[in-house]
Amino acid sequence: MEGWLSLCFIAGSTLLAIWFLELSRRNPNKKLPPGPWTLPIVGSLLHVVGAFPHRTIAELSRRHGPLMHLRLGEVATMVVSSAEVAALVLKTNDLTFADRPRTVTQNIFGSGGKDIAFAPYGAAWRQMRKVCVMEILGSKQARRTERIRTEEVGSLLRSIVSASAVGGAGATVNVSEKVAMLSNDVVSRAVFGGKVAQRDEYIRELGEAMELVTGFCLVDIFPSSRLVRWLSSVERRMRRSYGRMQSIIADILDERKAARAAGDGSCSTDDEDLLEVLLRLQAEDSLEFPLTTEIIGAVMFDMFAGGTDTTATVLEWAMSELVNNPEAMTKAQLEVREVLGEDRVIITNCDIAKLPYMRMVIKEVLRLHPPIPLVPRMARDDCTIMGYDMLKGTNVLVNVFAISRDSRYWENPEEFKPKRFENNNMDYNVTYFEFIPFGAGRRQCPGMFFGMSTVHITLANMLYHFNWMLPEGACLTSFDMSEKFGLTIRRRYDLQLRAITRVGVKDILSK
Ligand code: HEM
Repeated sequence: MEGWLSLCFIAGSTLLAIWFLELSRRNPNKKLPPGPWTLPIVGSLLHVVGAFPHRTIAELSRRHGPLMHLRLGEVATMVVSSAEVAALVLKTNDLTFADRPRTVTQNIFGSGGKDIAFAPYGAAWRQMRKVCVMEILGSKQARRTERIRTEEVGSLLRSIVSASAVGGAGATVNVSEKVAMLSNDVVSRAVFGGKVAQRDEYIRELGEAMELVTGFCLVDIFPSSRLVRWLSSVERRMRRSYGRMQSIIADILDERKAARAAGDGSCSTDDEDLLEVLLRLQAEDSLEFPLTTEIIGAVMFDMFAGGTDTTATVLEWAMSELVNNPEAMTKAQLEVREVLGEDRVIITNCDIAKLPYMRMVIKEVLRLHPPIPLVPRMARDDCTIMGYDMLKGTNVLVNVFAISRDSRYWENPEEFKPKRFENNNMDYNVTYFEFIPFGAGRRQCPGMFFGMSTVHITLANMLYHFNWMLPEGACLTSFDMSEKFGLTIRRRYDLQLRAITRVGVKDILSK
């Protein structure tokens, strides 16, 4: 009993102290954007709590405007929900907003800013981003990673074929699991030349970390409260998952270092994977910011974290939308089968340009289900947007989800209508601020082409070789399309579908 009383006393005094601290920080001379009413200590939190903050925040913005002020506990956050304001933040004032928030969980996830994705803007971030773009995400490596994709899509197809009966009722396949493995294997082969031995554990831990790193949990909104940090399990769970993933990456690093020391890790610079490039640069010691093993581990982690879940999410939603919209499924399958003929084994990237309808399907999926719905940025300096003051250190969330479902830019925005992309040049790789699933400006996703290449060839092959149906006993009216909130928005439940192999395909694939 006494223990509980002291705990309540400590809790009460900490909350009061936070409130007074926050009152003393408020600056009445500043003109902040509008926002919903706030309560002492928790601020606007009550408006946002719930399973789907991206949706709740979109709803709030409809009432308070395209630039909205939220106070999430101790953290001032500005939410951007229109294409026009997104352009002001990500283009006109790109340099000012080129930082990332430094929340407790993001700090753990981003290796204390030693990586790329959560690193503070500056020369060290520029250096590492440039190395990754030039060595794995850019054009130089395109040929090598193309071969990896083709091989990995081949094994995905074979694994589905072996599970399903030709022309028969087909077998139920866990599509979510298959595409998560595929995207992890593609990234891991490009990054360190092989597959992660503990792949399933890695994917599981990454999934858990992605759910925790949203910036909406108590430790992130009351970062100065020791009590909150002590009471909350999120920081501990985050450290545990991050620790497990880092130890898997550390094993990979150790193995490669041992192989190099034994003289069998060397290869020509044309064949190098990213890890080899980073170790060579470390040995040469020629970079402005020396590459420590910790930085190498952090950058490798970024490639996995940035490249696995996002790519798998697009594929998972693409298959969900197509099954949920049988007309679009039929059209996409007819296109890929008619254009490419009957006897193709594996469709590669050179074929993708011939599939305009499938490319529109993928754009529509990115519009309705942007994998990262709230793009996090932070102001590096004080500045003014739409006449409102944005103070240095303020967190900014660009609500890509709200923008891409806004009826001012999109007709019937909730409908899945790939054809809306037919007679316009709107594309994710050209900046139209109505459609920014990869963000924009200096911190725009560097893995866009890498990820989209995987999405295109995987979807084309899945549509070409199989007919997809709901599992036995399920019907479209009850088809589940619910979401699970995290840094990426995935399906709440794994997508299970029946894959029916087209007659003849089994023999072709076993060639
Ligand atoms: C195909 C699906 C993908 C989507 C939708 C996606 C989306 C995004 C978004 C919205 C951002 C934030 C951009 C901003 O702040 O403006 C981002 C950043 C990033 N992405 Fe991706 N991404 C994808 C694939 C990949 C892949 C395949 C990789 C690497 C293998 C990758 C690596 C990164 C990295 C390292 C950053 C941080 C960039 C920085 O802060 O400088 N992404 N991504």
